[in-house]
Amino acid sequence: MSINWLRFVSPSLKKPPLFHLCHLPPLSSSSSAVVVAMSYDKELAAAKKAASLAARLCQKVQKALLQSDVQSKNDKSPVTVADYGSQALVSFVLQQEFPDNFSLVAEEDSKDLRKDGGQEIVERITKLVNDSLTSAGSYNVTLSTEDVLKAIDNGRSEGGSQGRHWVLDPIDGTKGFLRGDQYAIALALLDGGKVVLGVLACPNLPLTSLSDAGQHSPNNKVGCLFFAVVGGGTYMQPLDGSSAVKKLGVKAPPVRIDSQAKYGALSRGDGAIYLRLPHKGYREKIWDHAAGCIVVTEAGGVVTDAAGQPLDFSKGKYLDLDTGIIVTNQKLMPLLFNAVRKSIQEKASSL
Ligand SMILES: Nc1ncnc2c1ncn2[C@@H]1O[C@H](COP(=O)(O)O)[C@@H](OP(=O)(O)O)[C@H]1O
Ligand SMILES: [Mg+2]
Ligand SMILES: [Mg+2]
Ligand SMILES: [Mg+2]
Repeated sequence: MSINWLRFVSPSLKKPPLFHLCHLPPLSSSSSAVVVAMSYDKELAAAKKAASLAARLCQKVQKALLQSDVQSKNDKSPVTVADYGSQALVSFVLQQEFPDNFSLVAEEDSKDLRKDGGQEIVERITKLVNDSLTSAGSYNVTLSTEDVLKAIDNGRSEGGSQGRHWVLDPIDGTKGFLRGDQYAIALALLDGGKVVLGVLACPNLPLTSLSDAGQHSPNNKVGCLFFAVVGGGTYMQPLDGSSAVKKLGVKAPPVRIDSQAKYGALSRGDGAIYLRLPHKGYREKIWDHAAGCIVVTEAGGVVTDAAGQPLDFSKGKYLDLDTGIIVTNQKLMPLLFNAVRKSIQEKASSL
């Protein structure tokens, strides 16, 4: 079997990261283990609702992005009114649905928005959030600017191995979002330090496979909602709320796409390998992988670090990783794992 080799390059505004895939025969599902799926029905419904609402807000902003909508964070990475609006919306919806037991670990905070001169942008975010709630006919409330800032800051939980914590990346792939390309709203639930539920809303991802020739045909609708609950498999449905829920399975041309849309694409067999080898010293955050990880594993895939260990989401905001992340199917994993170790060793001995 030949592997079309792959490489992950650091995110850049000009070019999405390389998501290099190869074609493989579908996996046979031979596992005879009986998994009793715990019910997370209410959590799943709320997560799908929150992510879909946030996706609509992001689509609206992406269509008419203003220069003033984009800010630069301390680490020089971009953040937009849509990142903040999406986080405020998801945080607000989840808090309404689970008022007694609410903890959220999310990427953004309101620090920069509260600085002098931030008022105008906060008002713009507040309007976006209120318009989204109104057009969805949800909750019958109008949030003040302070409500919106508080909703954003409710994402300041540290997570950990005890109890339940929601994990949110309000826009994963902000650089892709700014380019008009792929991005995802990635929401997951940790229970006892394990990811038990994940939802990935990918507003620009075609409903049919990325490797299909018809990718650019006008009939290929975009907007996918992937979701998975532990032990229950992975599903995809159109983001616009129309029916046609499809159960997915990992099976097997190189594609470049931003964000956790890569995990979604892999879960439906658009490709078979996603390797992420960030530069030394970069610390991966849980919101960049939690939802994507369960969407892939419930579709029959495997997600490990470069040492072959499962990702540990119980240590707070950061993933404590050996070198990088490998996402593939069970057949390819041993081969890929050996190749990755070999290449890391070669690199180390050449230094
Ligand atoms: N130097 C780096 N190496 C690896 N990942 C990085 C990085 N700088 C930022 N990221 C993360 O990569 C995410 C985007 O993933 P991808 O590169 O697969 O599109 C970003 O998420 P945000 O866009 O949510 O900030 C950010 O958290
Ligand atoms: Mg991210
Ligand atoms: Mg983000
Ligand atoms: Mg970011």
